[in-house]
Amino acid sequence: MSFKVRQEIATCGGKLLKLSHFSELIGLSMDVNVYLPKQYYSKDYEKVIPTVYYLSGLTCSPDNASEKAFWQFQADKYGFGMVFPDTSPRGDSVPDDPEKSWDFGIAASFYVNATKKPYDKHYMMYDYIHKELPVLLDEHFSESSTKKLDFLDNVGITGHSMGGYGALTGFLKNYDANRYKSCSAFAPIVNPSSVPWGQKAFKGYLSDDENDWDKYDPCKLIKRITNTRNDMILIHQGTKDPFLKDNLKTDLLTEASKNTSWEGKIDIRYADGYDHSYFFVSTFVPDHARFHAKNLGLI
Ligand SMILES: N[C@@H](CCC(=O)N[C@@H](CS)C(=O)NCC(=O)O)C(=O)O
Repeated sequence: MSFKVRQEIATCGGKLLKLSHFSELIGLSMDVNVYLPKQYYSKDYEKVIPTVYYLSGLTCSPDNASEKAFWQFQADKYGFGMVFPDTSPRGDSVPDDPEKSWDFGIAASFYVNATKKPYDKHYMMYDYIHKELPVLLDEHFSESSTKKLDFLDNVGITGHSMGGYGALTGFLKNYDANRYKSCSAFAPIVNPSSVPWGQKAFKGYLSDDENDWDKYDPCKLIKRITNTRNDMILIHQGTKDPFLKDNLKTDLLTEASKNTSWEGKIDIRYADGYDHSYFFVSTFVPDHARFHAKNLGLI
């Protein structure tokens, strides 16, 4: 069995599983939380259950969103599962930020495949999130359950802050393969190449050459990737978010989308008076859940 169940918690109408598994790509054990909605436990429910991946922000483990975003109520309402991956590799062998700051290193992987030493050994988070983890979850739950959960095809992706950037990047980079059917974000870093958090991450994990950064930058990706399926992306951003001015800069995405196939397709909703916390995220989770449920064919 590839996944170890550390904890199984009854919550809302379903169960939150706190899992650990070995990742070949990362070379270490990784934690991931999975919420199985009430439909999973219902004898009469016959539909395949799609999943939504939620990528968390700086300093988070899979537990922050599991405890404070209240996705579970929404997952039960529409009948989708949730996957909450970790934000980086962890452990004594994992190199951290030399300055011990919270915006780089452990819990701050920026969901890239690092190419620079010493981070290239374990920080393979892009391939882990978008390739290895979904396949492992699919294999595990196909073996261990008769109920069909879909971790690979009819899936959506969302995230908060660094995770919002990770969701946008993963959605866009895999757009031509139609990997994700739905994408949304809460207070995402939209143009990492131009802001301190992103520049520090890209210099540390990738290189000093800014050309290497473009492939992970949503503002650059929307210029290269054509919106062939008339997709919308939903974004919420609090106006009192202390990181908005220097690191999130949401307006840059609207700017970058001008004269591209994404112009008018990125629905950015500014939420007056909201900050960056889970009080903000949880307030707008119902809107995002509905958006994903629609795109995943549940309503
Ligand atoms: N640790 C930082 C804040 C970092 C932060 O706000 N992280 C966000 C994601 S970017 C988060 O979700 N934090 C964990 C939480 O609120 O549970 C500080 O002290 O200012």
